[in-house]
Amino acid sequence: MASVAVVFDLDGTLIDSAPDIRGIANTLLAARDLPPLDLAETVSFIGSGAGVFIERMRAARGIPDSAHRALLEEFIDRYEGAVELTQVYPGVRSALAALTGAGHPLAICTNKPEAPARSVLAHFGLLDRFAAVVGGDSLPVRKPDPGPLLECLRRLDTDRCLYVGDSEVDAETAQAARLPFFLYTHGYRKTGVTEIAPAAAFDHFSALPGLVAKAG
Ligand SMILES: O=C(O)COP(=O)(O)O
Ligand SMILES: [Mg+2]
Repeated sequence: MASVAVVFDLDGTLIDSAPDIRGIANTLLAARDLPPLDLAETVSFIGSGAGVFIERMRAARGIPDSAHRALLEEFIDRYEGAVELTQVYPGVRSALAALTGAGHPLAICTNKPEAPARSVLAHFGLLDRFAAVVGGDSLPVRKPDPGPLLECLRRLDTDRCLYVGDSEVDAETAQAARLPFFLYTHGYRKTGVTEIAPAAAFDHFSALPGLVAKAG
């Protein structure tokens, strides 16, 4: 029997990208003479895609709906190049290598738009590890709709899969797709691990290959 596929969320799971996202947001705000976002605020806006990020930023800075489209376009324009402040979480590279070595097909299911998701993975030399990358704008629906995760399974040609993520949105997505959810606890979640109730939780990527092996 083929090894179970492992599908990963991206922001707050494989990479700590909030400092770069904050950088783009603050460029947009500075151009409008508005005060910058701090890191905690930025993190709290991440997880439901670029459009929701801009909505939350507008609400926090009293920016009218009429500015939404221009802000989102500028945000997306800058997104692909925003990689300099991002870091891969500790142990990710060796965990991905170990999972690949053990025969697990890997994919990405993120609400980040697909182009910046691919560009940041390429920047870190990780893009080739993944047989599929589905972003927040790849399909007409995004997480927590199960569609993007099910699309990863379709592209991997399997029905055996685990989803690894950092947030409530990811847990909801896995549940909607009826797949086990593994939680990385050092990402951008808003609530406690018990509320999220994952099949497994880990605080360092060195633990992941063992957890996946146990799950089959
Ligand atoms: O772009 C976002 O809001 C979140 O991205 P994620 O799904 O990789 O956490
Ligand atoms: Mg995430």
